[in-house]
Amino acid sequence: MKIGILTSGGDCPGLNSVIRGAVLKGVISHDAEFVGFRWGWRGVVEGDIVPIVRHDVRGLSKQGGTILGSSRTNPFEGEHAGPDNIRRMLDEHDIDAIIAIGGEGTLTAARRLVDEGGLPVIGVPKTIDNDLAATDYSFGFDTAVEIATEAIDRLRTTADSHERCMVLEVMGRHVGWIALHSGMAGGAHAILIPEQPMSIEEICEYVESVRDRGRAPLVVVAEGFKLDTMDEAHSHLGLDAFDRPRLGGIAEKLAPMIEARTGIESRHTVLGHIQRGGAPSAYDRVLATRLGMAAVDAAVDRAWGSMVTLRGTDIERVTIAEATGGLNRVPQARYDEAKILFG
Ligand SMILES: Nc1ncnc2c1ncn2[C@@H]1O[C@H](COP(=O)(O)OP(=O)(O)O)[C@@H](O)[C@H]1O
Ligand SMILES: O=P(O)(O)OC[C@H]1O[C@](O)(COP(=O)(O)O)[C@@H](O)[C@@H]1O
Ligand SMILES: [Mg+2]
Repeated sequence: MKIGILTSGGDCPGLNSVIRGAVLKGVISHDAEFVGFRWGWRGVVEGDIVPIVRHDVRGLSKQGGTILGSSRTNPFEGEHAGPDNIRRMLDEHDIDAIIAIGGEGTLTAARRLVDEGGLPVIGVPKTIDNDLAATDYSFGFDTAVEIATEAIDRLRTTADSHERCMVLEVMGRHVGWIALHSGMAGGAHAILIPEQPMSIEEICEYVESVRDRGRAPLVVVAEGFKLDTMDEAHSHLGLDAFDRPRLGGIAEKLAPMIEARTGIESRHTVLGHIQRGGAPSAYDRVLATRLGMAAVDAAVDRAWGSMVTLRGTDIERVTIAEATGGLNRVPQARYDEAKILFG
């Protein structure tokens, strides 16, 4: 069997661990051959293909980024796009299966290619945002939380020195998982997430109560957070390749509002792509490796349209449709639990 692998969407620590896990399992257990599609779906559409042999994945698990490159190319748009063209490309190169490693966008495209074109695709969930349904955690999330937690720890010492309020903006698109977990780990005094709009008055009450206890307030805000007066998440960065608003800038907006209302000198920090860079955590390497191995097994079983997933501590299979049916949002109970520690 010849299997083609692609990585698509925002990159994420652990992508290379998936590639290594898949290639090792495929070569050792199934005598499979591998190729990589360069730059996500763009490589599929343009037939930009490189061979991957066992030697290529040596020492790859700990390496950040993706050796195949990524993009936000839409496989349904452009002269050579669409299921029929992709089928011809697969036949031309004798490729029997595509393993698509991506988030909800990539997997939605994968599902359409299976449903509309009957293409042989297996999905592997990736996202630092942890916004995919049908998987308890996605690899990359643990690493991003670790990085954000370290940033909180560092911000708190400088905040204490100057009696300042620090507002840290983290990623997550329309869900608040990175903010919730890093905020809890770092002892943030308020955690602001898209699932829970809040008023500036309530935020300032938390900040003032922290100051009144003689501490320097630390607020973590997810990029998709909305004040109760906002209809849309803050975006001043234009649109992405798929015409969605690029989120970001809410911390810069909140810090002066907090300063004006409380009189506490306030600063904002945007963590940005640092959250996606560098080596994956040990947890993410293990999870990603296991998912890569399971994806090859699914391809050998010709379980097209399925996605490998983490349920508890087990790797299972679900349909890609289940994974893309809705966002994995922070449940009310998880937020209520964290909220006890605010202020
Ligand atoms: N509904 C869709 N139909 C077809 N292609 C899609 C769809 N949603 C997203 N994609 C493609 O998948 C790419 C990756 O999606 P994106 O959300 O940016 O990353 P991720 O896969 O990490 O969620 C998008 O740029 C787009 O080209
Ligand atoms: O890298 P870009 O294009 O600036 O995108 C930033 C977005 O990508 C992410 O880092 C990851 O999102 P995806 O998993 O959907 O690719 C989001 O948290 C963030 O909103
Ligand atoms: Mg996404």
